[in-house]
Amino acid sequence: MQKALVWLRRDLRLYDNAALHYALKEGGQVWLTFIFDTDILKPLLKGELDANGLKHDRRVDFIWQGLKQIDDELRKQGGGLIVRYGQPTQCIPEIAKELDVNTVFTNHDYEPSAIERDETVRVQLEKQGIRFETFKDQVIFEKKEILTNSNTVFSIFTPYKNNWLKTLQEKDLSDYECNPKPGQLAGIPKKLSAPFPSLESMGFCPTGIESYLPPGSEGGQAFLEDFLHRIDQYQVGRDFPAIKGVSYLSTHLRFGMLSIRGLVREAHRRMLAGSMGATIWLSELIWRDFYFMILANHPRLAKGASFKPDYDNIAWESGATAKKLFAAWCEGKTGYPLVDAAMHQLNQSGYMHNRLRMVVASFLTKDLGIDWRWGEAYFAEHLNDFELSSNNGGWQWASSSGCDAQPYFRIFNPITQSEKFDPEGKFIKRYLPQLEKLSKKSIHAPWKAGHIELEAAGISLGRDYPLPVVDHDEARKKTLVRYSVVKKIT
Ligand SMILES: Cc1cc2nc3c(=O)[nH]c(=O)nc-3n(C[C@H](O)[C@H](O)[C@H](O)COP(=O)(O)OP(=O)(O)OC[C@H]3O[C@@H](n4cnc5c(N)ncnc54)[C@H](O)[C@@H]3O)c2cc1C
Repeated sequence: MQKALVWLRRDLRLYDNAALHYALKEGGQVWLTFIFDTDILKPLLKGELDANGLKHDRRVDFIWQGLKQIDDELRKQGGGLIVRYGQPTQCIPEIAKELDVNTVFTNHDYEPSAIERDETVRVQLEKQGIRFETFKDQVIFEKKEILTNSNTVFSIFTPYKNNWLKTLQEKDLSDYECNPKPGQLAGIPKKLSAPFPSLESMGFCPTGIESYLPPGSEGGQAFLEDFLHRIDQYQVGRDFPAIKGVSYLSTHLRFGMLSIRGLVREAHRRMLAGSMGATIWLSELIWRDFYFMILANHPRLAKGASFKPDYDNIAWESGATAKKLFAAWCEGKTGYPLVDAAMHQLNQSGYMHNRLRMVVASFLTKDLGIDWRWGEAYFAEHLNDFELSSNNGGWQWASSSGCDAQPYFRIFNPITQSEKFDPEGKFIKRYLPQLEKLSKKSIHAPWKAGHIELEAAGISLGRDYPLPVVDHDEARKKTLVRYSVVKKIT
């Protein structure tokens, strides 16, 4: 009889899951496993710990809670999730051997280190006579599925998107049914029935993330339903961080708690029915596919290389001053309220609105002259939805070294961005309550307010709120000189 093991990674759901679908389709017994990877988790334990010596990491907590939901669901059906804390290259072959399965099923991962890990697992399994089957699940089109007329990969988004839309067929969005036959989800054998590792046993503490980001497919579905009432106005509200204009689904998508096919199906259907909001939202989902495709075809990006190699000649600020400016940026103390409020949003919740990601990334690279890789690493540590492909893509886009048709002299003005996208200063006030009493004219650049207004608002600059760490106009001139080493402008 066929026996199969499904290895869950970034696909933490029991519906519309390609690997699970194919495992069930074989007809035999199916087990599911998740490995808390020590190679990923141990490095996270550095830095500040709580009074019990535990690390606060929202993502680990979010994954843990999502897995609990899956385990509960599987137990209702007579099965259970086999959860381990260890190295997948060891654990997967061990579990597969113990269960005596014929095949291990899993879904593609496009990060170079994951590809290497999977190759090691494949070799180990094959030595044991076990097949390793992998599937596309995380994206609609992967790797080299969308190519230019001359069979090369795209490097500019708009023609990629047009081709993506032209290629899309109903079958690309069809659901992978995951309906086990009675008894097909096998109970965990005694030998493997170690208890579900607690967060604490792995060095992490509960973070309370569920109070604003309900985990699992259940949480994702609830957020999706809420968004579908707003999707038709997405194009109107999506750039304004003070209002609920976006979907907030990125973290569920990151961990595969929602299926990308389901989201694209919704957006595409509404686009065909004439919804402008759905059309623009679909474009955002295509950006996600685009950056996965870019990383899959340019693995050097994971090693810090600029997408446009000329940009590696830029001399970024360094030394003590650069470190001080970087610390001010991280802590939201630059004196530019929109930048600072955005950094507080990230530090407090693990989320940052897309418009603000663009603003703070431009500010770091083009106002402070700091290497985009510093910002990329800070986001990687703090974003709940951290995704190597989109994060690298977003940072390189902002620093102009990436996939962008615009030349480097697009430099965001943090004051006009603030006036345009937070005109009343509502978002700023949410995160910087000390600026509550400033007028909507002065809140974008408090140092320009007269001392009478500042005094009336109870603000002493330098005491209650920082003076700007740089002058934008001067920084802009310096950036144009810094970037002039770039020979070719594409
Ligand atoms: C510097 C920078 C870093 C970023 N880092 C990440 C990251 O680590 N992980 C991440 O998921 N997104 C990243 N983004 C893209 C984008 O900011 C987030 O996906 C978005 O803000 C998530 O919020 P949402 O789910 O409400 O988005 P919505 O506006 O509702 O968009 C829906 C979905 O489309 C995808 N999407 C939207 N915009 C983009 C984009 N520009 N690139 C790729 N996918 C997109 C996301 O999966 C998102 O959940 C980054 C952008 C920038 C400028």
